[in-house]
Amino acid sequence: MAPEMVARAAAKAAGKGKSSKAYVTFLAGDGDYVKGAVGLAKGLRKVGSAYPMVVAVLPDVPESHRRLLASQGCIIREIEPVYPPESQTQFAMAYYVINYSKLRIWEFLEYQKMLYLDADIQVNENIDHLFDLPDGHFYAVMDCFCEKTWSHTPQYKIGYCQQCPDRVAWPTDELGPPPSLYFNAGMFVHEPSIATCESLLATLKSSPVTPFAEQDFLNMFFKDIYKPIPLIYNLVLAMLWRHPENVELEKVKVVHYCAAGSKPWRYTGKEANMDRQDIKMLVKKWWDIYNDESLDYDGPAATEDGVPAGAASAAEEPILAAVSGAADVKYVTAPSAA
Ligand SMILES: O=c1ccn([C@@H]2O[C@H](COP(=O)(O)OP(=O)(O)O[C@H]3O[C@H](CO)[C@H](O)[C@H](O)[C@H]3O)[C@@H](O)[C@H]2O)c(=O)[nH]1
Ligand SMILES: O[C@H]1[C@H](O)[C@@H](O)[C@H](O)[C@@H](O)[C@H]1O
Ligand SMILES: [Mn+2]
Repeated sequence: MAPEMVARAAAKAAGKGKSSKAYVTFLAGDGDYVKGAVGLAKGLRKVGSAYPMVVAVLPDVPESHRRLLASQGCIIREIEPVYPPESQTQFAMAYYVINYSKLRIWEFLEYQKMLYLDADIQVNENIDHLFDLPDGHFYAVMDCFCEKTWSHTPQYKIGYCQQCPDRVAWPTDELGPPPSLYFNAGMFVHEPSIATCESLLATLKSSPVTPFAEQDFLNMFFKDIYKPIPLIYNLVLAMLWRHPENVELEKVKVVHYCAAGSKPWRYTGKEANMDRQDIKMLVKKWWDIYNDESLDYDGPAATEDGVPAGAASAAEEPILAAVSGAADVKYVTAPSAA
């Protein structure tokens, strides 16, 4: 084991310091995304995650939703909204504007590393090993450009997608060099840091506001340190019908219910591509976790500073066990766009 790991584990075992790794999700408003966050907390428990789940809540999240999440073992952290610069931009979805507030999670300095998951994500398997990826990079899964939400982009217009870069060659003569690899910002590994946070917020002030809001912004900001990880860590559902040859569903560890009509708590099956066996199976899987009372949190309530008692000690084991696990994740080799 690396000496710093030993030191960290020993400090924690002695009860000093707080858990330095955590999952984090983001919650805004008084709508039904709280169900997603509850489902995610239960899903993480089901797969035996050793790290706590923080919920970064905007001020408009009602007290009753905060209590519900705390009763599910979540650590509630209120964040201040982040507003993008004034602009006339049309977002791909109107509510994407609130997602700039996600940048506040870089302020959570009590954590050395965090794994961000959208509230419309569920885990099929334990992914704690992602915390042990080497520092200094931004890890996330490559997005797909084939859905209508991308219709504003040159990629969509010419039928180019980084998931199958050979289908349509990038027309360098007309459009210049191919775009950098682009990640979906529903799942990523990041290291909180005040310097990074300040730089993110300062850069945002002079950045254009674009259709995918903070997702476009994060892609721009982290493009030099972005490392793609395999799509099993964030299955964007459209991959199932756009690039089925790339998906081995039984290996998928993280499912992102982001396709239009796929949020399990709103699912009707009527929207395009929703009347499929694989989607129905995944929606059922989400509900099975959400409804499973044996997965309800029964530990001690969160303490005043938001740390659930026992979370720090629970976090020790993976640190001790991490030594060999971390290296297991293979990066995706960047496909050539040419
Ligand atoms: O009313 C809302 C809307 C959104 N959210 C939070 O914001 C996240 C993002 O919203 P969606 O999951 O509905 O968005 P998509 O997955 O379609 O969007 C994708 O693009 C967005 C662009 O802003 C973000 O980057 C997002 O993380 C990424 O997955 C939600 O999961 C949830 O955590 C709320 O809490 N309440
Ligand atoms: O983040 C967005 C969102 O999840 C959309 O639903 C999807 O079509 C896009 O590919 C993705 O970039
Ligand atoms: Mn999402």
